[in-house]
Amino acid sequence: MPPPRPNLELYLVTDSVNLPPNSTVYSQVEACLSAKHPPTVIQLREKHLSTAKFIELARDIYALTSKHGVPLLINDRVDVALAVGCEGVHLGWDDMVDVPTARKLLGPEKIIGLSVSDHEQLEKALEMDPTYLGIGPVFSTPTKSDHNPPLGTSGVRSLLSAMPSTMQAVAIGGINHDNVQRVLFQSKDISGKRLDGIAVVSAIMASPLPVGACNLLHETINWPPLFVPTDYSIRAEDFPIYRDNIHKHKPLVHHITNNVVKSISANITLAIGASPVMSENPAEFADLAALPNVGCVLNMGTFTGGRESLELFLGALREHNVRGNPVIFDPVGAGATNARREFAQMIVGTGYCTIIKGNEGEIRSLAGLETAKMRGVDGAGEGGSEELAEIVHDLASLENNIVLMTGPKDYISNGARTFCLSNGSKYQSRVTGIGCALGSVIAAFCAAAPVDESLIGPVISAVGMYNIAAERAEKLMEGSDQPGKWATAFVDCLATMTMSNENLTELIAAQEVEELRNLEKWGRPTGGEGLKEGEDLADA
Ligand SMILES: Cc1ncc(COP(=O)(O)OP(=O)(O)O)c(N)n1
Ligand SMILES: Cc1nc(C(=O)O)sc1CCOP(=O)(O)O
Repeated sequence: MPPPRPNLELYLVTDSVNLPPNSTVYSQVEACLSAKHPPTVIQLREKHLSTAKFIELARDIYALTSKHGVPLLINDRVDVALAVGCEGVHLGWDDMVDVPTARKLLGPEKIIGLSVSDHEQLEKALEMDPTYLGIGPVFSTPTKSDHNPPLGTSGVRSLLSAMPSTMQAVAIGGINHDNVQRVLFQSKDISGKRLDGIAVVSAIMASPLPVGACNLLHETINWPPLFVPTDYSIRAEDFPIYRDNIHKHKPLVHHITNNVVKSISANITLAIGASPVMSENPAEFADLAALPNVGCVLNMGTFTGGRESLELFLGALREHNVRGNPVIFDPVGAGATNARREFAQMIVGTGYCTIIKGNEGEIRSLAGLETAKMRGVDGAGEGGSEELAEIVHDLASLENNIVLMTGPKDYISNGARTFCLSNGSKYQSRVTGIGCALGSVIAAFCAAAPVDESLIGPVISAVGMYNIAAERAEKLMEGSDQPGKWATAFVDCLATMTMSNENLTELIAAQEVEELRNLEKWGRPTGGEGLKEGEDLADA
């Protein structure tokens, strides 16, 4: 008879090292089992007990878990599991006994879990047919000092997608109630293969309120995902609403951006009615992220590489993710050098980037595609419209976020729908910082939008407004070639486009409606020609 398929949703691994004052492993487990939503599996993990003491504790804990119908697994020690008669074991690669031997010793009905940290281990693990796999660490964690390099959610996803759909898996390492939803959501692979649950140590064992910790984790795991890609229809009348939201809410845009573009980004943020903050001081990230209507721009244009810049970017990402603030990641130059590509992948794999914005080379690089055509940080390739739309669509559905590829045409997708915008001016690529500062405008539009709304509308509106302002500024040049003058005119045009002057609003709305109809051609098919209902450009 095959072993049962355990419910791995909330998997507690015990730890006797970081317990809160006046508690023991036994008292923490006892408390957890009395919770409204207790762990669905418990693993007893003891690294320093003698065999006799380990068996004694395991017997006591097993008396508790069996009363509540929660399976108990023993970490590393098949002998202890045999002595106690509990439901199974969890094994690593350095343990005395491997999975086939444990299966022989324990019999076909026991649960045998196995850790995996990379594809090589996964390949070997699948040959041994364990009951489930423990993938980790997702994030760096002090609980296991000898852990392997962190996988990030993209690493977990990559392992999940190489597993048969029937293999059960949990993720472990640095997971807590702040990041659990993101871990579950972002690790889902494109075919829909997802984690069966998450395993935690300190989020419960180190908590002075273990019952609350269990219930909160259960609720967070089962809460509807924060970032649902919706079948959003773009409507012309939404555009002025998004723009007016900026005046109502005066969003703050926290920038960690490159030195070349700081000034223009701040001026453009101010021009649209939002407030810029250029803070690279980690001590203020939590406070900034806690303010209302905040968006964050992470632009790696002049990153210095190394641990310090990674910590800076990841620190800001973490604080804004915890608050659910929109984060716009601009992987500048990600297609130009390996160091930049690796850095960008680390950011995307470690946190949730609500919007990834880049040129063709940068987006290709993040999508793991050939970037040979790219030169320097501002280089772009020559992909055809349909190919570019497909790349943007695929990356957005893989990351469960919004992807914007900028260029002569801008492609925007949330993985469910894909849009193409054609406005803009030749000057946008001739003045440094204009491309980067679009991230500030998008951040402001998203931070001012209602929290429960899909952000594809605000993103499209921000890009549309930016490009139309660029066109207007170009018209003011009356044919003369003056990039410097254009830049000033562009900032002025952006400022006037956001003024609440009724006549002006009407004038602007006329142009925007025209542009949004253009969008509808791509996003919302109207019949015989073009796309079918429910189909997006990438499918056509
Ligand atoms: C659910 C789960 N996944 C992974 C591990 C790690 O096990 P291992 O590699 O044996 O490392 P130690 O726990 O022995 O330090 C786990 N225990 N549980
Ligand atoms: C026991 C364990 N195994 C890991 C792995 O990577 O296999 S990480 C880990 C510790 C997880 O502790 P916390 O939830 O406190 O971060």
